[in-house]
Amino acid sequence: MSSPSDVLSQLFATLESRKGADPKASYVASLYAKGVDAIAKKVGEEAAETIIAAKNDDDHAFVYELADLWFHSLVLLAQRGLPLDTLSDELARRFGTSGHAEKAARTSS
Ligand SMILES: N=c1c2ncn([C@@H]3O[C@H](COP(=O)(O)OP(=O)(O)OP(=O)(O)O)[C@@H](O)[C@H]3O)c2ncn1[C@@H]1O[C@H](COP(=O)(O)O)[C@@H](O)[C@H]1O
Repeated sequence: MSSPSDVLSQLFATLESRKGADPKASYVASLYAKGVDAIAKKVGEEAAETIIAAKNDDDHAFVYELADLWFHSLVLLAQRGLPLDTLSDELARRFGTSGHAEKAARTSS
Protein backbone atom coordinates (compact mmCIF):
# COMPACT_ATOMS: atom_id res chain seq x y z
CA MET A 1 0.00 0.00 0.00
CA SER A 2 1.35 3.46 -0.91
CA SER A 3 1.67 6.17 1.73
CA PRO A 4 -0.88 9.00 1.53
CA SER A 5 1.84 11.49 0.66
CA ASP A 6 3.17 9.26 -2.15
CA VAL A 7 -0.30 8.97 -3.66
CA LEU A 8 -0.91 12.71 -3.48
CA SER A 9 2.54 13.49 -4.95
CA GLN A 10 2.11 11.03 -7.81
CA LEU A 11 -1.43 12.21 -8.53
CA PHE A 12 -0.33 15.85 -8.47
CA ALA A 13 2.55 15.12 -10.86
CA THR A 14 -0.01 13.52 -13.20
CA LEU A 15 -2.25 16.59 -12.94
CA GLU A 16 0.71 18.83 -13.84
CA SER A 17 1.58 16.56 -16.76
CA ARG A 18 -1.91 17.04 -18.22
CA LYS A 19 -1.26 20.74 -18.89
CA GLY A 20 -1.18 20.99 -22.66
CA ALA A 21 -2.74 17.53 -23.11
CA ASP A 22 -5.65 16.91 -25.46
CA PRO A 23 -8.96 17.70 -23.67
CA LYS A 24 -10.61 14.94 -25.71
CA ALA A 25 -8.16 12.37 -24.32
CA SER A 26 -7.79 13.66 -20.75
CA TYR A 27 -10.49 14.55 -18.21
CA VAL A 28 -8.04 16.78 -16.35
CA ALA A 29 -7.05 18.60 -19.55
CA SER A 30 -10.75 19.11 -20.28
CA LEU A 31 -11.14 20.75 -16.87
CA TYR A 32 -8.13 23.02 -17.49
CA ALA A 33 -9.65 23.97 -20.86
CA LYS A 34 -12.94 24.94 -19.19
CA GLY A 35 -11.10 27.18 -16.72
CA VAL A 36 -11.23 28.14 -13.08
CA ASP A 37 -14.99 28.74 -12.86
CA ALA A 38 -15.81 25.22 -14.10
CA ILE A 39 -13.22 23.59 -11.83
CA ALA A 40 -14.42 25.55 -8.80
CA LYS A 41 -17.99 24.55 -9.65
CA LYS A 42 -16.93 20.89 -9.64
CA VAL A 43 -15.31 21.40 -6.22
CA GLY A 44 -18.59 22.83 -4.96
CA GLU A 45 -20.61 19.94 -6.40
CA GLU A 46 -18.25 17.35 -4.94
CA ALA A 47 -18.37 19.12 -1.55
CA ALA A 48 -22.16 18.94 -1.61
CA GLU A 49 -22.04 15.23 -2.54
CA THR A 50 -19.54 14.64 0.30
CA ILE A 51 -21.85 16.35 2.79
CA ILE A 52 -24.78 14.18 1.71
CA ALA A 53 -22.64 11.00 1.89
CA ALA A 54 -21.35 11.96 5.35
CA LYS A 55 -24.89 11.88 6.65
CA ASN A 56 -25.38 8.27 5.51
CA ASP A 57 -23.91 5.04 6.93
CA ASP A 58 -22.14 3.86 3.76
CA ASP A 59 -18.41 4.40 4.45
CA HIS A 60 -17.41 3.34 0.93
CA ALA A 61 -19.74 5.89 -0.67
CA PHE A 62 -18.49 8.59 1.72
CA VAL A 63 -14.80 7.90 0.96
CA TYR A 64 -15.61 7.80 -2.77
CA GLU A 65 -17.17 11.27 -2.65
CA LEU A 66 -14.38 12.61 -0.43
CA ALA A 67 -11.81 11.35 -2.95
CA ASP A 68 -13.71 13.19 -5.72
CA LEU A 69 -13.57 16.35 -3.59
CA TRP A 70 -9.83 16.03 -2.89
CA PHE A 71 -9.15 15.21 -6.54
CA HIS A 72 -10.96 18.28 -7.89
CA SER A 73 -9.41 20.48 -5.17
CA LEU A 74 -5.96 19.35 -6.34
CA VAL A 75 -6.92 20.11 -9.96
CA LEU A 76 -7.85 23.62 -8.80
CA LEU A 77 -4.48 24.02 -7.04
CA ALA A 78 -2.63 22.86 -10.16
CA GLN A 79 -4.73 25.09 -12.42
CA ARG A 80 -3.59 28.09 -10.34
CA GLY A 81 0.02 27.10 -10.98
CA LEU A 82 0.71 26.39 -7.32
CA PRO A 83 2.89 23.44 -6.28
CA LEU A 84 1.53 20.78 -3.90
CA ASP A 85 4.09 22.01 -1.34
CA THR A 86 2.12 25.22 -0.85
CA LEU A 87 -0.77 23.17 0.56
CA SER A 88 1.33 20.76 2.65
CA ASP A 89 3.43 23.68 3.96
CA GLU A 90 0.30 25.51 5.09
CA LEU A 91 -1.02 22.40 6.87
CA ALA A 92 2.43 21.77 8.43
CA ARG A 93 2.59 25.38 9.63
CA ARG A 94 -0.49 24.69 11.73
CA PHE A 95 1.06 21.70 13.56
CA GLY A 96 1.44 22.40 17.24
CA THR A 97 -1.16 25.12 17.04
CA SER A 98 -4.57 24.43 18.49
CA GLY A 99 -7.57 25.10 16.31
CA HIS A 100 -8.63 27.85 18.69
CA ALA A 101 -5.21 29.55 18.45
CA GLU A 102 -5.33 29.24 14.66
CA LYS A 103 -8.73 30.92 14.62
CA ALA A 104 -7.44 33.72 16.88
CA ALA A 105 -4.48 34.28 14.54
CA ARG A 106 -6.85 34.60 11.57
CA THR A 107 -9.15 37.09 13.21
CA SER A 108 -6.24 39.28 14.41
CA SER A 109 -4.65 39.50 10.95
N1 LIG B 1 -8.37 10.51 -9.68
C1 LIG B 1 -8.97 10.82 -10.72
C2 LIG B 1 -10.40 11.07 -10.71
N2 LIG B 1 -11.30 11.07 -9.71
C3 LIG B 1 -12.47 11.41 -10.27
N3 LIG B 1 -12.33 11.62 -11.60
C4 LIG B 1 -13.36 12.01 -12.57
O1 LIG B 1 -14.10 13.07 -11.97
C5 LIG B 1 -15.41 13.03 -12.49
C6 LIG B 1 -16.35 13.12 -11.30
O2 LIG B 1 -17.38 13.88 -11.67
P1 LIG B 1 -18.86 13.38 -11.44
O3 LIG B 1 -18.95 12.57 -10.19
O4 LIG B 1 -19.71 14.58 -11.51
O5 LIG B 1 -19.09 12.43 -12.69
P2 LIG B 1 -19.38 12.85 -14.16
O6 LIG B 1 -20.85 13.07 -14.27
O7 LIG B 1 -18.79 11.77 -15.04
O8 LIG B 1 -18.57 14.23 -14.39
P3 LIG B 1 -18.95 15.44 -15.35
O9 LIG B 1 -18.99 14.88 -16.76
O10 LIG B 1 -20.26 16.00 -14.88
O11 LIG B 1 -17.81 16.42 -15.16
C7 LIG B 1 -15.60 11.72 -13.25
O12 LIG B 1 -15.53 11.98 -14.64
C8 LIG B 1 -14.39 10.91 -12.81
O13 LIG B 1 -13.91 10.03 -13.82
C9 LIG B 1 -11.04 11.43 -11.91
N4 LIG B 1 -10.36 11.54 -13.09
C10 LIG B 1 -9.03 11.31 -13.08
N5 LIG B 1 -8.32 10.96 -11.93
C11 LIG B 1 -6.85 10.81 -11.96
O14 LIG B 1 -6.33 11.77 -12.84
C12 LIG B 1 -5.43 11.14 -13.73
C13 LIG B 1 -5.47 11.86 -15.05
O15 LIG B 1 -6.73 11.68 -15.65
P4 LIG B 1 -6.90 12.06 -17.20
O16 LIG B 1 -6.66 13.52 -17.30
O17 LIG B 1 -8.31 11.68 -17.56
O18 LIG B 1 -5.89 11.27 -17.94
C14 LIG B 1 -5.91 9.69 -13.83
O19 LIG B 1 -4.86 8.83 -14.14
C15 LIG B 1 -6.39 9.45 -12.42
O20 LIG B 1 -5.26 9.09 -11.64
